[in-house]
Amino acid sequence: MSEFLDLNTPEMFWEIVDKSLNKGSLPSETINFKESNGRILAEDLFSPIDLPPFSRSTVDGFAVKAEDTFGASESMPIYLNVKGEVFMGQETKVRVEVGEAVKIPTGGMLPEGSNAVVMVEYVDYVGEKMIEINRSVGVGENVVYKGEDIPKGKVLLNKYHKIRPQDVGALAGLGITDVEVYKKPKVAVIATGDELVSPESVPGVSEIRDINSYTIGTTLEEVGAEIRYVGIIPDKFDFLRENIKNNLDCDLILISGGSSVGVKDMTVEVLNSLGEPGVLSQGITIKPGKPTIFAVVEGKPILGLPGHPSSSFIITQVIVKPLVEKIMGIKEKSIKCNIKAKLSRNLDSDKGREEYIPVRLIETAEKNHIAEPIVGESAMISKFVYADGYIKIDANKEGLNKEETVDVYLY
Ligand SMILES: Nc1nc2c(c(=O)[nH]1)N[C@H]1C(S)=C(S)[C@@H](COP(=O)(O)OP(=O)(O)OC[C@H]3O[C@@H](n4cnc5c(N)ncnc54)[C@H](O)[C@@H]3O)O[C@H]1N2
Ligand code: MOO
Repeated sequence: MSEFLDLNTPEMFWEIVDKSLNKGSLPSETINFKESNGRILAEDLFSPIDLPPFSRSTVDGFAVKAEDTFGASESMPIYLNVKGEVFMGQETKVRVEVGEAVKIPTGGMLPEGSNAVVMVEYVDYVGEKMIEINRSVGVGENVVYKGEDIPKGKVLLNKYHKIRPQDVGALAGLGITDVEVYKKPKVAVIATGDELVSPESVPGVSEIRDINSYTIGTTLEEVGAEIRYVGIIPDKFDFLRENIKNNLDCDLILISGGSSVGVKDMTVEVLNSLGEPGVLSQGITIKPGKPTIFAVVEGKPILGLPGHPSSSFIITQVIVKPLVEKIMGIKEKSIKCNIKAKLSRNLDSDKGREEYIPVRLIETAEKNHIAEPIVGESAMISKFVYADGYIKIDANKEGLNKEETVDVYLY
């Protein structure tokens, strides 16, 4: 039976992964822009047009020559002839000459000859076709010029960019209705354990419902993966072997449970029976999550995750998510410190293991944050349910002090 004497540090683990992973090599497909949120671009996208396609007013007011308004004030208004009106969605034929103004709505097409818009608030009619203006405007004020938002030919988004809602809006505005994206990575999630039953079943005495398939699966769906819930496999060598083989068409296989050193923990043995290279890393200096396994079978990456629900959750956050992002070719780091907070109490930690602790955030009257650690066994999922995020204690530290400022990673 293998023991965890030689754990890999996360750095060593990633070095092993990087050497054996085929990064960013998923096939691509063309999809409609409305389905593109969260997908990874497989092409550099250039703007095919000027946006906006014509110069527009950004306010309700009067299109003018800015120079005509210079020096205007409440005590010294200037007077302009109203030449006509711009209507929404209609081409403007009227031209603004010196001493003239044209009424214009927000978004209306700026008439030729004008270069600024005075807001209605600073204008009074002093005759049917004459206005007085009591505030000057600079050239370009209250105007968005043709192509000022996104000029024709400019790179809008780069290959491997993860498309966000604001990007979808820009695609719509530019009329880019078809986009080439990478196919979603297919991830198979296998739960192992004779004691496990599905969430829909009523557990018998000493049975428990499968939690990990769903924390893992839904986390990775958020990243942009397509999940194949394989289900629960009993702790039997041949069953696990068969199920791994059957899912080698996926881009990644995740096996929850059976990673440790118990008599029924056979993940390592099964993986090594499936051909070279098999298990490349067994055990990692992360707490919780020590038994994490990385293997390659028929060129496909496979991770063995610890069975304890909290351990499985944190390893999904700090190992599986980044690994899936590597497969997808995503460049941006998804694990970001979202907030700084002061720790509510001292925390001990084992030197030599990077430790992750769930925290609840409390906002102070001064709008600062206090991070309150939630302690409990790795066997408990509730720690992370009641938490807003987690903090990390570096491997070279023996703990953190009360009042110390910590980085909180929200999820
Ligand atoms: N003698 C030792 N015992 C253990 C060690 C060790 O180093 N020496 N490591 C402990 C740590 S740390 C962890 S984490 C667990 C990991 O064990 P396994 O990955 O082998 O997982 P199992 O034994 O199959 O299960 C552990 C625990 O988790 C429950 N479980 C498993 N799968 C699920 C699931 N899908 N949903 C909900 N709960 C699940 C399972 O019932 C067990 O209670 O090993 C420690 N032991
Ligand atoms: O590694 Mo275990 O995952 O510490 O709880």
